[in-house]
Amino acid sequence: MKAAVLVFPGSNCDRDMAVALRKSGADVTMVWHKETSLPEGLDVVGVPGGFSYGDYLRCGAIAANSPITRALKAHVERGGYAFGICNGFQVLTEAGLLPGALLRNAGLKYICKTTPLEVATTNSAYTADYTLGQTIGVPIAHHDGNFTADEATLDLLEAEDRVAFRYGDNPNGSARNIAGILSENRRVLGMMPHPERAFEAAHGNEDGKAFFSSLVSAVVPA
Ligand SMILES: NC(=O)CC[C@H](N)C(=O)O
Repeated sequence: MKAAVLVFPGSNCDRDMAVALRKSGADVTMVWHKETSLPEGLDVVGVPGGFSYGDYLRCGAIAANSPITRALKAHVERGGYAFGICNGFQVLTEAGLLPGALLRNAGLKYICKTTPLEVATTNSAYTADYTLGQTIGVPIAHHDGNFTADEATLDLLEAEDRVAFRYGDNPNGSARNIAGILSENRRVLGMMPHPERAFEAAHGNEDGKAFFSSLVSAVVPA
């Protein structure tokens, strides 16, 4: 599987994401935001967490208009896989590649802790190696993780089985406890928790590992 990880000024989870992808068997290229094209023959684009452009304007809003994001949109329009973690999720909603928006946390504070997540669907390239309803522990680290969308969009996400993960403890006020969602074609995923920070024993738990193993086996079937 050929993957690219985008790097914006202020990204700080790009290398963690690359390590998780590489250790799962992917061939990874880091791509600076000023690039206007993605590597040839690419399967998956990862949009990492961090503070792109210092979170100015709104988290992810400036990155959503970066040159590389135009190439990302073209990749997604061709049916390519893309996933955004934390700031990456914010970028994907700001770019219009996923519905909804991430507002300031309900408690107005930055929250950094491992949070229980329910795997809400296993029908995706990102969640197939989990069990439906499984509870996993994955770190969050954000101040704008409060997922919101209009009621019709939330109903549609649920009706189409496009909620990937739900919070067990809803730390940030997200609508319907939603922590991660899928696009209509199920190939684009955004989530606030960081599976790359729960990837190996040294991280405290390995519950994020199946996210990356699912992806690698979905894209290149064994
Ligand atoms: N870890 C992250 O990606 C943080 C995202 C964003 N800067 C926020 O605080 O909401």
